[in-house]
Amino acid sequence: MKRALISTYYKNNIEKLVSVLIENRYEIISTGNTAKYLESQGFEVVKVEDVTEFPEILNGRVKTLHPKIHGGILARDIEEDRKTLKQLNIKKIDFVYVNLYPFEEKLKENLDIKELIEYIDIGGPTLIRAAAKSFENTIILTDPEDMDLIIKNIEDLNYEIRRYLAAKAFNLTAHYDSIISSYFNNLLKIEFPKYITLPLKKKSELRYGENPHQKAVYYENTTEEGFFSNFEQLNGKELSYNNFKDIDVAWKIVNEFEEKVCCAIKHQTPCGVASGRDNLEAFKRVYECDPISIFGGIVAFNHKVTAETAKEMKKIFLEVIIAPEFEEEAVNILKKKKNLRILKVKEKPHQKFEYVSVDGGVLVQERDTKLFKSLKIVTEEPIAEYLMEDMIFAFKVVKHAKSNAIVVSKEKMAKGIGSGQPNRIWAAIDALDRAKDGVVLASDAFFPFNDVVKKAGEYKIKAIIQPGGSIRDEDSIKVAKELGISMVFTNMRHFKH
Ligand SMILES: NC(=O)c1ncn([C@@H]2O[C@H](COP(=O)(O)O)[C@@H](O)[C@H]2O)c1NC=O
Repeated sequence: MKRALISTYYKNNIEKLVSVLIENRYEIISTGNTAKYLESQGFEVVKVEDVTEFPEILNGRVKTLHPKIHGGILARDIEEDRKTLKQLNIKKIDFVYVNLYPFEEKLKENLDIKELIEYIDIGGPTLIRAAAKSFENTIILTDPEDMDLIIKNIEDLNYEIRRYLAAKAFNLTAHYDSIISSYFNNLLKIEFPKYITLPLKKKSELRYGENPHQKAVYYENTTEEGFFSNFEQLNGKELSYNNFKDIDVAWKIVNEFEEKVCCAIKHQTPCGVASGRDNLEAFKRVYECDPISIFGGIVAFNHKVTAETAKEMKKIFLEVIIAPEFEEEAVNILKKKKNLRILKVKEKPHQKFEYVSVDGGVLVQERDTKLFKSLKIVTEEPIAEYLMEDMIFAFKVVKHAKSNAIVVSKEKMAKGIGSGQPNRIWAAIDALDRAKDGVVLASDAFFPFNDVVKKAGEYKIKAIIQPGGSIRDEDSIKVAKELGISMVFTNMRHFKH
């Protein structure tokens, strides 16, 4: 007779599996409460305690951690092991099904460490890892989704199936431990641990990656809150790979501002950002900033979308609209476009670190959550308040544009955004030329030469905001003074590659 060890935290849905095992002449061995549950369902069960001849102790901390169990799982199908089992009166275990203590769920309940550690399953992962190592001899089931595979193939659980289930088992225990590890790292504020074991779980299969010939999947961090883990999609197709990336940028931009702001994103860079007295005005000014690039773009708001703005937006082709709130009528209007994705996003960005892959590794850095170190006027003082506000607005926008980036703005509306250029002067020419009548200019990094200031003079720019810090700062300051342009240093660079 074969033997199956069943030890599960959640007992539901095990009856069918147990019935099939019994029909196929397996003896069922179970831990305390699983055994009780199965008995209550009318199954005949042998208690682990009767196998080990040792009670479960320390409030369940030790139940299956015993040579009579692990010897039965880990023994190989070789003479030497058979002899050992016989000598020590250990019976082989052919099948193991475990589901683990719900550490992840309990983590979300904010228990204190004393209570929480009791949800770190020790015996369960040990059973799983032992059976997975011994997959040729012991079948290991961990994922309820694989139950049908077992049931269908119960008479011939071949090598491929066993090995596949072992791979799933090690994948699960690695994930389980990654959750525990990240809990301790967070608790101890260990920001850059020796090993990164992010608890990431497959959330959605994406239609494709950046291009149709690239496969892609979205993995969600199951222990950290983020706006992607908590949004409501009110309409439209499922999100694409590029949507995810653009939404991420769009939402971070609008959350940079206190005032009512709208922004449009194309290919991860803003093509329009503007404030408005109301929702409609903010959108209209974004559209005005670049009526060409917004086509097929992502539009985000940091405030409620009204029906009248929805009517305007409906006139153009957009991929995604994101906002914390929508008027009911606005949703009805936008829903007429059945593919348009409408996202009600509840969370503010709170991701602390960013991860970027390079061939063979991952770069980890803190997210850029700051704006400036100090605001130092380096030309004649004072600077009119409206110019100062406009400069800070433009600096917030340029922070999120791809480097090299220059933003030219007027009355809190980005009129020209030059971004992603390999040198600063091209970005400046782009921004100034598009803006035509901009008033302030913001740069994401310092000016290595005075050429940007000279160009700004040609376009009648009144004030420039930039980090400063170049060895030729004095050249730029001198030209600014000659042209009557005010200049402010922020002492903080915002490259975005
Ligand atoms: N301590 C042990 O030896 C041990 N062996 C199995 N478990 C876990 O105990 C749970 C089942 O226990 P019960 O059948 O008593 O409800 C399962 O989630 C299983 O993963 C154990 N518990 C924790 O480590």
